[in-house]
Amino acid sequence: MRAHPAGPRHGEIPAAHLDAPAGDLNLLDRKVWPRTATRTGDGALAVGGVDVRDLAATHGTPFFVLDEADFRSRCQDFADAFGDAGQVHYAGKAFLCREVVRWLDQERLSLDVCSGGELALALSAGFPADRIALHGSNKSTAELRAAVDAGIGAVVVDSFDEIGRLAGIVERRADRAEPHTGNGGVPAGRRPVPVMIRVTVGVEAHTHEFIATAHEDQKFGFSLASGAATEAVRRVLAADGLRLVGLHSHIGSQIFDPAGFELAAGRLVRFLTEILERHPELADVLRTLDLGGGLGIAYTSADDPPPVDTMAKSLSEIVTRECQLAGLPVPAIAVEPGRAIAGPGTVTVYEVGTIKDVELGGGLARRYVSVDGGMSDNIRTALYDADYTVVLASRESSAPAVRSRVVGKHCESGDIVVRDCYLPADLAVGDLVAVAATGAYCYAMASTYNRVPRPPVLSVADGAGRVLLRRETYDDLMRLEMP
Ligand SMILES: Cc1ncc(COP(=O)(O)O)c(C=O)c1O
Ligand SMILES: N[C@@H](CCCC[NH3+])C(=O)O
Repeated sequence: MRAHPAGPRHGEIPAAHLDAPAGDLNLLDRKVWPRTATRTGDGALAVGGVDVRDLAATHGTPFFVLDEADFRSRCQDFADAFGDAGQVHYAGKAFLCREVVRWLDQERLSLDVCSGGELALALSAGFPADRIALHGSNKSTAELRAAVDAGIGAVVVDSFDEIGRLAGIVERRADRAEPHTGNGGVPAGRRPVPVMIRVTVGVEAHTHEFIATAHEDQKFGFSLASGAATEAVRRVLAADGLRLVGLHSHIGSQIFDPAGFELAAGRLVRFLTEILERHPELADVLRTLDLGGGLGIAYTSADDPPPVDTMAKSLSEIVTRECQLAGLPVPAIAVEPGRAIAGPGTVTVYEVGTIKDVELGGGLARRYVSVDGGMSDNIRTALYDADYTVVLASRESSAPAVRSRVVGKHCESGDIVVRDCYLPADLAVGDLVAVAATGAYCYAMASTYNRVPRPPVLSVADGAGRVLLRRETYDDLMRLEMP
């Protein structure tokens, strides 16, 4: 994704793409492709030891192929870097299905959900409720009730109205509670609900404006600057059924510069200090600073995200230093990576259809390569002007590179999958192409626009593939129709 505001503007071609047309188009840049991605002896792309041509032959195209080893290893990277898998909350909005929920549980991570649907999915896969946190800037009463009934690990509250409604739900539940049920003599219905407060820390994250979330003028959280966050603390503490266990900040997504996280961490610690000065009795309870998600990934060779352990180290140093200065015990640091875990390990494989060469004037030309998916399986290029890397996946080619644009099959000229790329001149109808790093926010944001069914998600590991989510059918699309 192009950085905002420093990156090239919409329609411009990033220098990295223009300057490097030749190179070896068959190479797989390690930071962009799944960790197990290789070329087979005859040049096809293989992931998890499985040739994508075999997957195409069995399942048709397009499809997402998820490298299980890559996903799990990134969970482990975060757990190692932050020293406690339980404080790493995978952000389910990036991509979630039951099997992924099971992997997260096996890796001992926690899970963030941001809707009743994600919560229901996680619970249906047997994920322990006490390792789930519920987010959302407009949670419905039904969603709050479902979270409370499940015995969720934390509700991250985001508005005064929500605090009031959540407190009301817990109160009514306590009234109904049996006096002698529950854990350790505490009736289940009377256990307070753990709550975190989402704080808007006023940081301008360097990312696309649509996915920056901690500046003042937006819908998320309680503003620190205006005093709303302080008032939120007061209201949570005044509610009998709520227990303030942490402060939360999420500054945005696809961020490379650690400065924003560091600033946010510093501001959150100072806010924690203020709260504990006023309420020293909270010292044993208000123990978590959740710094959210947002760590960026490489979509192209031009992207250089900081390693997870570097990021973890700098955040831990800041929090430790600020707490020591304030004479506070150092709280636990939680994080909520979505993209950085799910993104790099998945590839979308499409079949090439129509190929059109278009004259641009001044001797320039561009080849439009149409594929059998598009904005319905990857809206990110249209929505955020995101950049992607694409390669010929069904064979090798030594043909010269042609300046190309990969477009979808939808009825929109903005239906672009890869805006600027180079593909071999001998690319032909029926070839397979693979787009890298599509694991986060592609399937999760997929639609059935133009009544195009959503592709399947296949996972691969140790030379075998299986279906995690099957391909949607026309019958599926018509299931909501009234007779
Ligand atoms: C509250 C919260 N946590 C975590 C995430 C995950 O972000 P990312 O996928 O960039 O790591 C998001 C999405 O931006 C979010 O809104
Ligand atoms: N959906 C966005 C990121 C927003 C994450 C949710 N707060 C993306 O595709 O990059």
